[in-house]
Amino acid sequence: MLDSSQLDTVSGVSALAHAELLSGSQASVSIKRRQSILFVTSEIADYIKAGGLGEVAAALPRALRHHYDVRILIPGYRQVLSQISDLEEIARLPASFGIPACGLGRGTTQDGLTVYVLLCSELYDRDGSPYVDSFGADWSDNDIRFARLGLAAADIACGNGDPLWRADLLHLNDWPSGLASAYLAWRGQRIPTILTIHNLAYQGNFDRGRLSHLGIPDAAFQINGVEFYGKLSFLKAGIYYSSHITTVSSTYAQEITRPEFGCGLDGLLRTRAEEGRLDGIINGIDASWDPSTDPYLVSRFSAENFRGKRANANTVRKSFGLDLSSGPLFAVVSRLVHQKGVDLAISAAETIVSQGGQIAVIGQGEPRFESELEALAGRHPGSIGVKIGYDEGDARRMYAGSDFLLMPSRFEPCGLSQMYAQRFGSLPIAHKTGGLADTIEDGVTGFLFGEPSLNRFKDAIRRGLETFRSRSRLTTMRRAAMNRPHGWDRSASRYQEVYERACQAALA
Ligand SMILES: Nc1ncnc2c1ncn2[C@@H]1O[C@H](COP(=O)(O)OP(=O)(O)O[C@H]2O[C@H](CO)[C@@H](O)[C@H](O)[C@H]2O)[C@@H](O)[C@H]1O
Repeated sequence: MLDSSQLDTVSGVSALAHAELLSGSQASVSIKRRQSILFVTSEIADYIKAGGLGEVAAALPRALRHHYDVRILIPGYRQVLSQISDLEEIARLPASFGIPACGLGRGTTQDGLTVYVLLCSELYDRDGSPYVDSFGADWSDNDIRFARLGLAAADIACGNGDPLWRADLLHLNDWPSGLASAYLAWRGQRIPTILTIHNLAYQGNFDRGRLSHLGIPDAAFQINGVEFYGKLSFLKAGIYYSSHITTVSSTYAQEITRPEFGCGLDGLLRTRAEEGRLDGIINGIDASWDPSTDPYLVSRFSAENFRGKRANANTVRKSFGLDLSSGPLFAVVSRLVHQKGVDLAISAAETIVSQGGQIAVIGQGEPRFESELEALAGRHPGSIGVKIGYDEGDARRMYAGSDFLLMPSRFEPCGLSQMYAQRFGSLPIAHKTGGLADTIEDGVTGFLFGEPSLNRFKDAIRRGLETFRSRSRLTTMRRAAMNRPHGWDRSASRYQEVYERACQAALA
């Protein structure tokens, strides 16, 4: 029997088939080719991560690799080039309109996943995040940078990249790869494409004057195409031209078909839903999120025995400048943006402190939230501690040490933090929206509130504080939260179903 790493080697020439031995009395040998999937992403946690997409891009292909020959395509940012040791240039992709030529590199992750990397230093080799410079401003050439990604995805999928490989299906993620399905459509290539929307609020909208630079036909600049209220929209292009759309929870899949959550795209998304081409598939969390093995924790624990939480709580208190206390510890681990309801958390903070609670916050994002949080901590020394920045170890110890996670997001496509918190025995207090509604059971594994208002949020916090005062209820809820399965298996099977449907539809 071949193991998965050998299979990857075999399918390195994916046009070849691999033999799958039928078991038992069946004497014949069936030849079945593993389908090849190109997973296109603008971030992957192995090398560079700006948010939840990076984590999903690292986990989902791995959950699918036993069934498919899945390969990743990512721009060659500085952080990617410096971390893939076996990267070699295997092809050149030509310039097209205003999109520069680039090299196509191929390398492997530490666990043997094939990664294609766009080698184009003028577009990608710079400091900063994938999307913004070190001052938080969008890169001014983001349209070209991500059109380069979409065009390369279309080329590689058709076999015009790696001479030994082509894709049976393209899996695109968010606006940065949205143009790939459009380029395929304009060339008449019928490769099935799935677009996963991780956040509808980020759309990649640009001036229509950019069309000719990006090789977009004028005829496509219309409502049935890439036009979005007078702008060119990469996300709309992806939604319009992809064979199938998924988003990262069932509730968000319904929400985005309504004007309140649809960010102007609800009409098109409603049509896709009616056509049976929009599905919600909840994200999972990977196996590293296990409090009994996590190397970042100062003391490990499990649902059977969570005494070790206390040592993590004390470490968090110390590192956030909080007083030693036996009261409830609340955590916020978040990008500091309007979506996440940071302002609600700031407004509710006094209520928590007045009831003997403490709050530790780690995050970075909009400067106004960063300074308001620092001012809040200044007003409550010993009770509220804030770190502006990003630190995975701190985040993991906060999930492990806290009693509650505050997540008053106004909208939340899926959310990962609430699943990490539950796994680590911290009860999320969250707005009942999107993936939060789908992954938290109110009063059982956390606390949900129905509308994103300060009063409703404070009510839910009060319910949390009451629970804290009853040891037995707290223990029951913690245990229920820690035992909730949030693994990738079920979600990976749902993606398989969608892939199959998209492939069958392409053959019809
Ligand atoms: N300062 C900090 N230090 C350390 N770790 C930090 C941190 N700030 C955030 N994190 C971590 O970053 C991740 C954020 O993931 P989320 O899914 O909550 O958000 P995001 O909005 O980026 O993702 C979008 O895409 C994902 C993936 O589909 C959807 O779940 C989500 O709803 C959607 O908004 C979490 O793992 C969190 O622990």
